[in-house]
Amino acid sequence: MPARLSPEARAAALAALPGWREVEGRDAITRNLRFADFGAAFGFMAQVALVAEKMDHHPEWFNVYNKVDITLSTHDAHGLTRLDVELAQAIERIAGALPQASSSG
Ligand SMILES: C[C@H](O)[C@H](O)[C@H]1CNC2=NC(N)=NC(=O)C2=N1
Repeated sequence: MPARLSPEARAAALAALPGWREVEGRDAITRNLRFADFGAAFGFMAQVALVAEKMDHHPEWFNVYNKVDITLSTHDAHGLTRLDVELAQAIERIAGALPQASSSG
């Protein structure tokens, strides 16, 4: 299991991940996404699920219709590790390929 990120590594990672922010009171990062409709949201989730399974690193997420709220943290390390950054980067690649994906605050 990778080590938790240092404050410097965490700041650098977040600076390179616009739209992601730290969760208050927890060592985790989060992003809220909005899609055109449920089909687009679920298609996005299916693509992320394949990457997550390959990485053996899984998101915490919540979906209602076209909204997907994602939180990333490494449970085994009780905090943020490079795996969360790598999964967030993969999520950005997948969402970026969907023209209707946008931040929903
Ligand atoms: C046994 C299995 O490798 C572990 O439980 C993996 C699965 N997916 C995981 N996902 C996340 N987010 N954190 C983990 O610590 C984690 N551990």
